[in-house]
Amino acid sequence: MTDVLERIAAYKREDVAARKAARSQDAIEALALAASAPRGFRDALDRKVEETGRPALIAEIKKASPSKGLIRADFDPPALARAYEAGGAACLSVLTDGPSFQGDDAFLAQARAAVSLPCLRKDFLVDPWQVAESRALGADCILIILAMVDDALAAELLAEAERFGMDALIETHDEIEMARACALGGDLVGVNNRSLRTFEVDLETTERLSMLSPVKALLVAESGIFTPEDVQRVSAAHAQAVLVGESLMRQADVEAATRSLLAA
Ligand SMILES: O=P(O)(O)OC[C@@H](O)[C@@H](O)c1c[nH]c2ccccc12
Repeated sequence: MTDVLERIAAYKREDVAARKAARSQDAIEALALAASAPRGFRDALDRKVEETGRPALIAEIKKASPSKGLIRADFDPPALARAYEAGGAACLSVLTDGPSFQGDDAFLAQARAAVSLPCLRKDFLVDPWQVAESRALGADCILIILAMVDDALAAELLAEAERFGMDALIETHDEIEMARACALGGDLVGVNNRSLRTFEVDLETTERLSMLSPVKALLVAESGIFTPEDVQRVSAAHAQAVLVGESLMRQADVEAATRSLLAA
């Protein structure tokens, strides 16, 4: 694990311990089962690809990041969610991590309630308890960052997601993680173009790893996508979806920006 991920994992483990002390597994499961039914995340991506013949967009609601600081001052999750939906996004991704991304658990429910799109809870999972918690918060999909978890924990997170009827996006950064994703057997795999060491983005990462992704998996190119040409480039490398945050969050008119990013 890189220093950055090590630091995040450390505060997450502490945070989760406190949350678990307040809510047992049974208690969080009861909340998960009472939550509004999951919206099919992977299905929505498949449908959008079918409908448009182009990569589907997972549009991210992201206020700040460790590498860029504050990205968007005028931050209104429901309004952003509606703009993304109207602009043609297939799904949303909502950052809920507070310390590094100025996210909040509440942003997920707020965004999801404003639209009919499936929502990914974008956070750092280090404990299976967080999967039930994600469902309780309304998440339709979780993120499994392979750089942060071992194979046993990844398999447990994936099984929990399935148990709650959610999808799971398995995030990879290199060849070794892609091989692990194949062994895990997930059907939604992401390539993060951002290096966890330098924070630099390079779309070549998607080009390098896409051919190694599991045959049955839908491939998502994540991070560093700014222009329709970038979408074109990862599409040519067989990505069927793109996960975009910063480039859309920096625009005043998010709906128009979303539309033009997706224009052929
Ligand atoms: O803002 P960008 O460069 O468009 O990237 C979005 C998304 O890929 C990025 O936020 C991300 C990808 N994987 C993550 C894991 C944790 C937090 C954030 C991320």
